Amino acid sequence: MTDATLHEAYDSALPGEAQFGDYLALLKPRVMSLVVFTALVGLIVAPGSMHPIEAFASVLFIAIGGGASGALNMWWDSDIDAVMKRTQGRPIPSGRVGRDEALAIGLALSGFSVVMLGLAANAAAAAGLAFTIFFYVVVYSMWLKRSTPQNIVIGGAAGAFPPMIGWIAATGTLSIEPVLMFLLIFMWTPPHFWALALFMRSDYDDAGVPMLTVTHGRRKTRAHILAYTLLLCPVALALAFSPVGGPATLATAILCNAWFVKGAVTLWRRDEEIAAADGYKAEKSVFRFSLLYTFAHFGALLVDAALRTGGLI
Ligand code: HEM
Ligand SMILES: CC(C)=CCC/C(C)=C/CC/C(C)=C/COP(=O)(O)OP(=O)(O)O
Repeated sequence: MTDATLHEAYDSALPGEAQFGDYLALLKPRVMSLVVFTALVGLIVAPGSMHPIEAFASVLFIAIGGGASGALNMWWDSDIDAVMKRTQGRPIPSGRVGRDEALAIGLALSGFSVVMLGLAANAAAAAGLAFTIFFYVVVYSMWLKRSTPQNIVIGGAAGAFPPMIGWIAATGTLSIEPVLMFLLIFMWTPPHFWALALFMRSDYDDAGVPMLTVTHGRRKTRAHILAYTLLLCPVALALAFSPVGGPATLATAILCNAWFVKGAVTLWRRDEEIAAADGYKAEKSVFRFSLLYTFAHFGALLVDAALRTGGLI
């Protein structure tokens, strides 16, 4: 790279010069990809048929609502994000997007997505989306995150609502299947997040966020991961035997839960010094696997829905 291009690259990252990518990053697109996928699956596997354009629009507005909640979370948490290494490069702490701008974008997209989902699907789905945005921003980000180590257990419910919103968008109502999908994500969120917190503790320490690793230590966190992972098994099996389940979901539940429990037991038995010495390899692998776990279960629900449509089960 020449001096001139180096200079250009540096200039483009100067505070105050927001680019399209910064506005996109404000919507937390990577995390929201799984949120949107679970909403899509909730909508597709629900009984009845929705017009494809209405279905596409519904998922799009749920995605925009999820992104809006991400922007509002970044607006509120910009002080914490500025302290933690993992989040220092985000659009607000890096100075490329202003707090007021993020707030305006978050509020505008929230209002837009809720109204449009109401028009594309129904009022109940719109109410569900509004409640989910409220839960993530107000209940989790503003209230629980800074006040209790149970923050992600209770607050994590926000991330579990989207398949229910998808289901309501398609049917206008709720039943046991979307509740099981909710429970799967709800019980999954603690091991997903605490595995990551085990190798990022100092970050939350610095920011004064009372994550379980900070308040109760790693040993307790490891035990909590194992407990939630064990509780996940019956939920995954119940989903597999529910009307939306089938052979693909059952096979996924057996394989993924066996793997997840094995990983959680390994983390639980791990000596802290050994874990630190090997760079938290097992913790990182459980965190990565957690992402596959949820994608795989919801993917399997789609496969079973296709098998049912094809008359194969
Ligand atoms: C309050 C609960 C949760 C917390 C505290 C949490 C926290 C995190 C953190 C800190 C990361 C790592 C890096 C990052 O992208 O910033 C992450 C990654 C991720 N999370 Fe979560 N998470 C939670 C719930 C969820 C839920 C409900 C979903 C989806 C259903 C989800 C999906 C993902 C995905 C897909 C990634 C990978 C992102 C990437 O590849 O960069 N998370 N989570
Ligand atoms: C449809 C809709 C409104 C969906 C919302 C889905 C939702 C609540 C996802 C939450 C997942 C998430 C990004 C947690 C991060 O916690 P954090 O914000 O504490 O993580 P950070 O430290 O990376 O900022």
